Amino acid sequence: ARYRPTQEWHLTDFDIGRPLGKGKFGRVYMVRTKCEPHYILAMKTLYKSEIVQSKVEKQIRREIEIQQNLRHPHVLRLYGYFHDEKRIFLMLEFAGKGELYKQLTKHGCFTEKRSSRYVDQMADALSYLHSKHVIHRDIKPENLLLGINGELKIGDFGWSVHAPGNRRKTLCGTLDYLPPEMVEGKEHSEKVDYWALGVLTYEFICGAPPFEDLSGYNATYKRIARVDLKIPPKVSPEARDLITKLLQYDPEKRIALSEVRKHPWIIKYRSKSG
Ligand SMILES: O=C(O)Cn1ncc2ncnc(NCCc3cnc(NC(=O)Nc4cccc(Cl)c4)s3)c21
Repeated sequence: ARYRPTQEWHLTDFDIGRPLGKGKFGRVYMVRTKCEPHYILAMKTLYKSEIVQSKVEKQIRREIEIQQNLRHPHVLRLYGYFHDEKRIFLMLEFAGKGELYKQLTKHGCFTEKRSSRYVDQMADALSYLHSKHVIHRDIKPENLLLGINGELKIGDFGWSVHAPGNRRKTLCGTLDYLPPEMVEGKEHSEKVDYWALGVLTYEFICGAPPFEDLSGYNATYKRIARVDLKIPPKVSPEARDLITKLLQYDPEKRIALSEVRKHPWIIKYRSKSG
């Protein structure tokens, strides 16, 4: 039988450390268990009032149910949760090097070597999620974290669902990562994460997502629906090839994740230390 910690956690079990970030709906703190062994965690605080107001309680429940059963080196662990009268607390794995998008903003864009290694880790994590019939549906730099050794961790399963999903994703926030089938409100499968991986690959190398259109929502919508993809000349032929194979209008034509991990652009930069 699996060991299931029956421990009920409370805020008093932790020393609260520095704030890590101001995410949506609440703050994230670095915390440490008061008792030995001193575990370091990231504690996300969510206010029940805000959750009810925004009608996301179902999503939180689904996130907790999904993420608590996931175990993978490139998926941020959700160890558990507890609540008091006002707040819900998510007990998360602490990602020592913080938010990936902050690095992307700082550098503008990443080298193809760094991008390739992130894409390889993403393909590994997505293969694992899809093997559990979980579609993340919200793959973007803001939801990616970096572990203490710079390894990528997919976080924030606030939008994940069990496949197949056709929940209308209330199109709040950026369209940039949505595939044609989602912007057109059609049924979608885990292939939406393949598309998002293509968008992510492009953004890592170029510093902005491929269909971004600063003139607004409808312009971006049109560019996605038409797969209006222009890859700048600075992008290597191998990277261009992989991006094009992921950003296919027809979900069935998108290159399989197992093929992504064998692609020349991934193999050439794979760390020799395995
Ligand atoms: O990122 C930072 O701010 C800073 N940071 N730095 C290091 C670090 N290490 C771990 N975690 C961090 N942050 C929390 C990441 C999350 C993981 N899972 C989440 N889930 C969620 O927000 N769910 C959720 C909330 C509200 C509504 C709905 Cl529908 C869903 S947030 C860290």
